[in-house]
Amino acid sequence: MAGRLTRRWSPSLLQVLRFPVVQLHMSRTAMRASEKDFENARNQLKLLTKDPGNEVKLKLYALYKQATEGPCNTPKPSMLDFINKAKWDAWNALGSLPKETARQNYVDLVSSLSPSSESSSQVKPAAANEKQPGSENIIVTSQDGITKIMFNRPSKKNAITTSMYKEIIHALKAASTDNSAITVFTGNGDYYSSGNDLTNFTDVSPNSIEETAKNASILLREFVDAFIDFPKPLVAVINGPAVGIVVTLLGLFDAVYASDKATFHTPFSELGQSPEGCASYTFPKIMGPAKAAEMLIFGKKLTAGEACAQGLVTEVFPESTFQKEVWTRLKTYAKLPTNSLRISKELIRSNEKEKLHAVNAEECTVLQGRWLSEECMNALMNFMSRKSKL
Ligand SMILES: CCCCC/C=C/C(=O)SCCNC(=O)CCNC(=O)[C@H](O)C(C)(C)COP(=O)(O)OP(=O)(O)OC[C@H]1O[C@@H](n2cnc3c(N)ncnc32)[C@H](O)[C@@H]1OP(=O)(O)O
Repeated sequence: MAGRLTRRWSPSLLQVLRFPVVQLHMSRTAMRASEKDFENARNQLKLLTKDPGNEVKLKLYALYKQATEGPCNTPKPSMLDFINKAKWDAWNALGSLPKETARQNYVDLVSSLSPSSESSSQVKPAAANEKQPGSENIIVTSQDGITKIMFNRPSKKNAITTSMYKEIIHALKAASTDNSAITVFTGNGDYYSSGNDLTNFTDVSPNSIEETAKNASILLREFVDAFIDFPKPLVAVINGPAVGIVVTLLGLFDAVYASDKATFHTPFSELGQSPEGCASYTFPKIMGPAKAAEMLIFGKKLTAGEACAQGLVTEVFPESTFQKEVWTRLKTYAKLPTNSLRISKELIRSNEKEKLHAVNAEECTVLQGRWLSEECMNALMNFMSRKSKL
């Protein structure tokens, strides 16, 4: 690490360079960092007055290498070559993270370190016990080594709006490089989440239906990709019923803890839709094709106990002790060595990533067609006119 990275914080360089804050802000709102944003972030790094510490420097090193050279491609240094071994481990832990994602994460991380970016930042790596700004529909906090992303729309059963999808993508990107060891999703209120907000598709004028379906398909693909590529252990704390996309995504989580009042429902056929979240691939692998078909084709709703028996849920807890038991356990897990957690996850998941991205792309294409179908439109009209209870 020492040579090149240390040089970036030298005061003489700090005095020479000035970074345009406007460009930094643009890079954050565009969500995908351009070459220019990346270059600007590298310059921004030279302006830092405070050494960000070895852990952050290693992250920056790894993201830089991943963004410029792709996955780690050098031989592993010997155990005694501590510095190069630490750098190699950090780079290698990023696995097959796409170059563009690494570039964006690098830009976000640099931005979070810069005092000048504080006022323009929407999502930044979380500091201890810090609540992240943004809409109140998603609350992101970080404490005890755990970044918690909470659906917070209890009056609508935590249904996910278009802006919430975007905020979650952004929150996951920030969590992938923050100081936490694990990332946890949960819901506020009696529901985990009732899935896609069905009104996302109902406020659309007839001549923009195709455009809306296309945009939704692109958004969905990016949303699910963010879960596929997430490098740290991802845990779901299912506090109540879960419907649709929040169920299908569970195949991409590393642990799923459920209250015994949770249920798992994927009513896609009833909605004239089809599975997403890579469930068409992960569910048959997890529970076998026959059980997966009952859920994904026929929309059978599972109890928490049934979902656990079929391998979708890790463990079920009585509602009365659920929160206490689960968070105590997660706090213990979050104290484990963070690099080891990432590397073990990478070993378990990396062989599947390419396949998962292909499945995601295919599911989004199929869904785009479904959203334009008469079956789907009828289902949405039913929901709107009768507040259809599934
Ligand atoms: C771009 C991305 C595309 C991603 C593709 C994803 C697909 C999916 O996720 S498919 C699954 C979609 N979800 C549903 O079909 C659930 C629909 N909701 C219901 O069936 C019910 O609301 C319920 C079973 C979840 C809860 O029933 P109940 O206990 O009787 O409570 P209410 O129906 O009175 O709900 C309270 C309040 O919340 C609104 N609401 C609930 N879920 C949704 C939702 N998914 N979308 C929009 N709004 C929802 C409900 O309309 C009520 O609102 P108010 O009447 O205004 O109080």
